[in-house]
Amino acid sequence: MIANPATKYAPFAPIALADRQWPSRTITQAPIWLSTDLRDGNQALFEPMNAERKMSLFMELVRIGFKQIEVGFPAASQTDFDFVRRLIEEKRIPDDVTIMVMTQSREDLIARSVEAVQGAPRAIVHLYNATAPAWRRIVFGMSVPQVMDLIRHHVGYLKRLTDAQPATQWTLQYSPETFSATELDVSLQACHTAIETWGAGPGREVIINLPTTVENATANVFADQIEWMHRHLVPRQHIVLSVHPHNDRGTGVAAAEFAMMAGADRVEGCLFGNGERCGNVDIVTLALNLYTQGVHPQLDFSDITAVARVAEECTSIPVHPRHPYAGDLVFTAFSGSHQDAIKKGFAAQDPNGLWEVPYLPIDPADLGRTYDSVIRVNSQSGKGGIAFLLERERGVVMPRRMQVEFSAVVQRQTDASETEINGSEIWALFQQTYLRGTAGSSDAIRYHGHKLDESGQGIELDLSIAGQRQQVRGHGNGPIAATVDALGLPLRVDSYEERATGSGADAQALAIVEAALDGVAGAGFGVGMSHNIVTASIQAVISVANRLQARRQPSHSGAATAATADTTA
Ligand SMILES: CC(=O)SCCNC(=O)CCNC(=O)[C@H](O)C(C)(C)COP(=O)(O)OP(=O)(O)OC[C@H]1O[C@@H](n2cnc3c(N)ncnc32)[C@H](O)[C@@H]1OP(=O)(O)O
Ligand SMILES: CC(C)C(=O)C(=O)O
Ligand SMILES: [Mg+2]
Repeated sequence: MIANPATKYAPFAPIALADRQWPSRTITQAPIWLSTDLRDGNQALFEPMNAERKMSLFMELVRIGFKQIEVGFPAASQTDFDFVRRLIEEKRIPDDVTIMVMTQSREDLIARSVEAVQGAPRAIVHLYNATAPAWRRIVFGMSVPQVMDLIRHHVGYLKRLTDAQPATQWTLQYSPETFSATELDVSLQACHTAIETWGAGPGREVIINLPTTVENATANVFADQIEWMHRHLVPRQHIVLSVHPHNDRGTGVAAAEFAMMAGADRVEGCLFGNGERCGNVDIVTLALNLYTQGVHPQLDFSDITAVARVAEECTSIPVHPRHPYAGDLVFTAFSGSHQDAIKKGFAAQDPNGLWEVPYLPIDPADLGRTYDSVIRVNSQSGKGGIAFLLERERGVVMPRRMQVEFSAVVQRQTDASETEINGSEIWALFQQTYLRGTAGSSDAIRYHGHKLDESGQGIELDLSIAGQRQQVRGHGNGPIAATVDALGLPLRVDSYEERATGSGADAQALAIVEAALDGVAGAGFGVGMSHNIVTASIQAVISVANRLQARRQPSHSGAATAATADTTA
């Protein structure tokens, strides 16, 4: 980089449009979309699409709902020419879809393009020439009047050819290539030359397509340019005003949206922003931006993943994992406060109300995405995401204070491993932490079985205490109190919750006990899980007793890691 870029790069001059209207407008309907995936997208690939890929993408574009599709540059390659012929001869173009072909302003290329679309009921011929000062001087070596002559001559030539084939309904699309870098009066003159030569009027519309061939200014400047053209183009009512943004500054979507606010009727772009250099404007993002404002885009992205896979197969360009709406990670929250808010948002969302789940600008279900990957947990995650995964995948609903306790356990694990932890791993950690007593464990107290007396107030527990199997008895107004009594520990139970997890034959009772132990700072939680409610409660008390004792005796090797066997008496 150089010390003073001002010696090498000039800023773009603002447009003198003091009474601009577009900033206070909103977009209330979908534009006419044109997909240029098979032309601008295709010409930007390492390996342009073969006939088979072109056909597969064409069919997908039709399925999505595009009514105008630029199918190629038939004068440039035999593949494109043959593809256009195949579309027409095999009658692949639905009645409500119009194909477009592109050509330079050269007679031989125009003639070949018209030949390519012969027999189509409708066709748009897209004629272009660059108009900006650098291109006039460097590429064409033409003055402004010579550029106008070039346009007049070639639009006239196209008109004569197409007038001779009245069976096809012909539309001219004229693009002053490099429009955004062209003086506005020159662009207007170029467009008016094309419009007048074509003879635009009632029943004979012209599409005027204004590109940021290379995006060169902030999006508001493009909007000013479009509003200026929108006001000056004549006869405006017979002109479809189209825009063709590229994304060199990363603001192609903003440029297209501002342009719609400024008067554009039509937008050209590609799926997922494929196209020359940094891409054409991304039609998926534009369409779904509209959708999230309550405006139907008239394009079907209800299975966005399938669309992405077709685009990837046809272009060999992957969709970025953070691509708006479509990327693999866009419905995934890693950070704790986001996970917490999303969890609360899903719980609070009225199925028939306005969408307001925090951090999710769109309902993933509207795009055929599921909530499965919404929450992921790593060292940046908090209790919300962990609780969400345990609840969704295991039916375990933790009380809030337990969420705080268990998230610290998960945090230690993710800090140590420096990786994400998935739902199964969280469940394994939960079992290891709370559901104690599996064979081989060296927990201080292990449960083997119990007997209740007839009143239900007395209990006999079959336990291993410090490795010694023994029977202990206790009394209380229920199994929890009786178990505490039988253990003979200074244990105070602060809360108890029980709920069913699973259903039918799989249903298990999950008991959660919060308790404190004299001499141990703070309370802790214990969990029991069993088909038998009493067993689950006893296990939960033993679980919390073991966990609290382990805190008091950190040197006791097994106390913090064991689990209980589920043998009911
Ligand atoms: C911004 C865009 O995306 S525009 C579309 C760009 N897409 C493509 O170019 C893909 C297909 N193109 C091709 O296959 C070839 O360029 C062809 C077949 C069209 C033309 O090939 P060639 O005749 O070999 O010309 P070449 O590719 O070198 O193009 C440059 C020539 O075209 C002229 N030219 C460029 N654009 C235009 C235009 N729109 N109208 C008339 N002439 C043009 C240039 O001035 C230059 O002329 P010169 O040779 O007299 O100096
Ligand atoms: C509209 C055509 C000429 C184009 O692809 C561009 O200018 O980017
Ligand atoms: Mg382009």
